[in-house]
Amino acid sequence: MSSGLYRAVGLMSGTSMDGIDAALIETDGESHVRPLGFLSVPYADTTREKLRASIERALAIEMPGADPVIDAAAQEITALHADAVRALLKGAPADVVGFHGQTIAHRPERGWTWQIGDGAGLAQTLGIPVVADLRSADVAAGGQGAPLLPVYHRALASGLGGPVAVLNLGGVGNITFLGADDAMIAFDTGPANALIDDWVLAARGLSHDAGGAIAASGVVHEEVLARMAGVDWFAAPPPKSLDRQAFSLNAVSGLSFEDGAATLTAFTAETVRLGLDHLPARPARLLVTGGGRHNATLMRMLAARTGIPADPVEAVGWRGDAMEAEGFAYMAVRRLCDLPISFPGTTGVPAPTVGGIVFRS
Ligand SMILES: Nc1ncnc2c1ncn2[C@@H]1O[C@H](COP(=O)(O)OP(=O)(O)OP(=O)(O)O)[C@@H](O)[C@H]1O
Ligand SMILES: CC(=O)N[C@H]1[C@@H]2OC[C@@H](O2)[C@@H](O)[C@@H]1O[C@H](C)C(=O)O
Repeated sequence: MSSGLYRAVGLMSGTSMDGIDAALIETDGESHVRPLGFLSVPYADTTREKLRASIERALAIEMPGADPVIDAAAQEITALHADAVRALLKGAPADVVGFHGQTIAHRPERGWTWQIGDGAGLAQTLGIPVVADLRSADVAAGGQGAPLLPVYHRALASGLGGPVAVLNLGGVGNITFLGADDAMIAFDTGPANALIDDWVLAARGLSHDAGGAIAASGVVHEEVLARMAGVDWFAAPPPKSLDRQAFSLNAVSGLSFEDGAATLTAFTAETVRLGLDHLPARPARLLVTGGGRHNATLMRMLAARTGIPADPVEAVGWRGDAMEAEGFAYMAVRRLCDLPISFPGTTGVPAPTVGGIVFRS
């Protein structure tokens, strides 16, 4: 570190459980952000299976605690995260690592959110300070614990001017609205790719609907979609956040493979349309990040249903695949600088809140 600038690594393994994203940035935790490197390491199918088993067990648990299956998965992914950092740094130094961990259950209404991964162990293994458990302080203070990325969206957008809307289409979707005065409004919009992934996995053993080709060959069943979108959660105002498992495939279970994919993809677009009603103003365009921006059918349906042009964040020079990992690097530096990462407008926390636990090496 020199003159308030940190070399920070960020590690994210999102709700789609596709693997680990690792990014290296130089930042002061405020407006200076310089990307230095990025890599993705896919999870092996066996790891993903262990994570799915952990999620199933976590769903049945009243409070996070020791569990042999979950603890083993946590140790396995911690070792994989250490490998990812070594591959990213290739021996170069870093001042801090922001370690999100794998969300296996998210229950802010019960006062907890659970990201597995051993922050202390990672710091020991790497010999670099690690900031982990970034969501719990927010939940303990009465926030939703998510979304956290808005503070990083604000840093990136500072050069753009004007209201900006950033839509993340990951396993779960979320939107950040940055007003002209830099005020942030953010919330989860609904399942983005999670249900589509679950559908194609269950029917054909596929990890996702590549390019949206399956959805493009099916027909949207509007009455089924209306039933799915009619639940109170979508009409409820923010703050709000979602567990990956909050919605099921029940409503589409009688549809053909292609029609199910089409209906679920349209449902994701519809949830974004419903979310826009909760923003203080209608954005002129949607800057789309997350893996869903690679789904051409979803992008087309999004623009059609919202009536707003939807462009990948690359249109403004951001790195869509790296953004979440970069964001957790940025948040780790903010933790070291005692700067807040969540706000009343983003998670509903009563006051701006510093998040994360620092594990020294
Ligand atoms: N080429 C593609 N075509 C269609 N869908 C894709 C493509 N590439 C990625 N996706 C979708 O994007 C998902 C991964 O997105 P992303 O990596 O942003 O999610 P995540 O970070 O795990 O989730 P979250 O943001 O909810 O934590 C995949 O599971 C898949 O559904
Ligand atoms: C509890 C949890 O892990 N939530 C994730 C998830 O994936 C997308 C959406 O739901 C978002 O709220 C959050 O992740 C991003 C990185 C965030 O906090 O901004």
